[in-house]
Amino acid sequence: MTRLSVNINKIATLRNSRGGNNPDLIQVAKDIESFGAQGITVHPRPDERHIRYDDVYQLKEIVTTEFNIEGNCEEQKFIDLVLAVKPEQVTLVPDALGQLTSNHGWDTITHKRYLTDMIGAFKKEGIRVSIFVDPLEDMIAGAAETGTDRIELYTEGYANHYHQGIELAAAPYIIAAKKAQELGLGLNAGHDLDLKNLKYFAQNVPGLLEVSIGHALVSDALYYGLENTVQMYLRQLA
Ligand SMILES: CC(=O)[C@@H](O)[C@H](O)COP(=O)(O)O
Ligand SMILES: NCC(=O)COP(=O)(O)O
Repeated sequence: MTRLSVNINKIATLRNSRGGNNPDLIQVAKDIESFGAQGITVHPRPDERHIRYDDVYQLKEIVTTEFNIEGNCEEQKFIDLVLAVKPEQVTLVPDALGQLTSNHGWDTITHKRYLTDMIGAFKKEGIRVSIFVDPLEDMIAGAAETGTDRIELYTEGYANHYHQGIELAAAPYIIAAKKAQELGLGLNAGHDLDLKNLKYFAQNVPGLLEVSIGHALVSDALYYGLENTVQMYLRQLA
């Protein structure tokens, strides 16, 4: 079964918009877990426009499922944060400074040496490592050479194209997943997954261990309520 990790960045965006503590990010994380989600994901960015570095320390105290921290390991502040907090999983994402949202995976061939060193440093501390990659076989082969435990397939391409034909949109992800399996890599996926596109993806991409979903899930919660929404997503994965 594929596990659901809820990305709570957008809860923090709402809180930050008024400078107070409403909604209470910590309480929301606890509630999401009690509604059945199997993980909490955060993606702190250097400008702290949503998750703040301080939030991550507080979340570590209360998350009882899997805590996944995503971010760019080229920032020393991010490395220090992850090594101090020691989440169950770190997901390395090659975002540029000030980027609106993640928009590409690692070039695992060009950055192989660098990734190998970084991944080794996190694994030494007992932190499982996943790296964000596009669904390209050569990038997955490169990932396998870095020592990463898992890859996270960047799913924006699937989300953008599934309206035009779901089988065609999913095809590169199925090939990528098979390659990951062949090379012994665990498989996660995320970015723009939603209630319309998730079920087909989860049912057809082999070996999918975890999806992290934030933007669409928090948006859906405005209509359906948070508890109901988490359960609707879980049913897509059942
Ligand atoms: C790696 C990835 O796809 C997610 O982390 C996503 O980018 C969420 O980050 P934002 O909430 O900052 O858009
Ligand atoms: N890793 C992807 C993630 O955490 C959530 O992405 P999105 O659902 O906010 O696009």
